Amino acid sequence: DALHDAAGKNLTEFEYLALRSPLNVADGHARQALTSSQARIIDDLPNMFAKTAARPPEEVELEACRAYLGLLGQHSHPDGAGRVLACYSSSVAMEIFARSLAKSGGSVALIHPTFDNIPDILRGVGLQLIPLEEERLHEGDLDRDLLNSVRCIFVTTPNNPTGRVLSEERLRALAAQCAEHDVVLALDTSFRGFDPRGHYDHYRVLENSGCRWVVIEDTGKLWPTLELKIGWLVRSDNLGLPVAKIYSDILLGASPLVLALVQRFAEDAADGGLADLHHFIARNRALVRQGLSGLPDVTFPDTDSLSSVERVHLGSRSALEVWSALCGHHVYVLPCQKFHWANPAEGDHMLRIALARSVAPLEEAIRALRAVLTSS
Ligand SMILES: N=C(N)NC[C@@H](O)CC(=O)C(=O)O
Repeated sequence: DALHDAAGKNLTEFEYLALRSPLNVADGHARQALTSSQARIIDDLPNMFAKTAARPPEEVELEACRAYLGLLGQHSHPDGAGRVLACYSSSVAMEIFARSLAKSGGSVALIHPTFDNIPDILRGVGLQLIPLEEERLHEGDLDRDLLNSVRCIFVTTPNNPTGRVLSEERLRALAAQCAEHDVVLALDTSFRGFDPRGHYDHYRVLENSGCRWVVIEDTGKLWPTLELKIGWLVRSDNLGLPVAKIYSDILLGASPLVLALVQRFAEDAADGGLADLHHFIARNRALVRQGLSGLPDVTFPDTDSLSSVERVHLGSRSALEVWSALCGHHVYVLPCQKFHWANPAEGDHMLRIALARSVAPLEEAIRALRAVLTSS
């Protein structure tokens, strides 16, 4: 039955089911309406196409990278110098990094919980995984025996679905430990655009640490650009992995038109659009919490998350049963088992709601969720 085959799905397979519904609050991709200034950029696409076609691709790429990472406070990113590779998506960037790491095998300590395509990609190239509990990562230095047993520490920050951000001092301490133990530090910063606490200059901290590092940036979560996005794979000078070689196996380069679009959206964001987006997400988070308020045992574990997703704890209710009942209303949320990739039962009673949605479908989805929770 629905519950049985649901259990075998990964998170993205749950998200596929949601794509057909206007009440899709499952995936963390941006599906809210364009703002008027963003709509003007889209209207300008034909002109952008002609102008970009006439420009050298590396110039277009450099300007897009500077605009996007500059918007998010990443002023010390190594632009130029061949250490920034533009990919079709952050998952493509992650696959390339994983393959470059896997060539010499070994283990990766991966933050737990986190989005399951990360462990799936890492295991897919044959790497062994050790869960690194998010709480452990934030509370202080990692055990020496852990650092001596892995080749890489992989951290999603802000984490998905918790929204927890690695602070500057924790990043500095972690990078120092990685440098001391010759462990690669990999960051997936896909949700960083939503949280100013993640806008300190990570690249300055990483470069100063002397550790071997990789950062995967994702423009795809911020703006409703119909999956037109860039995943940047950024690496340290001393990484010592065949990232560029494996990149050449996968692609020659990302689309200059998509890069130009990212630049224009980043410039619009710098001109007030990012602050507006933060207010929009905060309002939608409040709408979800108010819409579900007063229901017995329903709580919100990530009290200070600013990310574009919100976890809901359902008390003793089964997330899969609630998910299944909602499908009957054409409403699609994300059950949280598979974020807990090392121990799925931890997510049995939690759902994740996407907040990067227009208000009307989000309100309708929350009304349906309230109805299901009231009758369960
Ligand atoms: N390559 C994959 N599987 N992409 C899905 C991913 O972007 C969704 C996501 O990250 C989220 O819903 O939080």
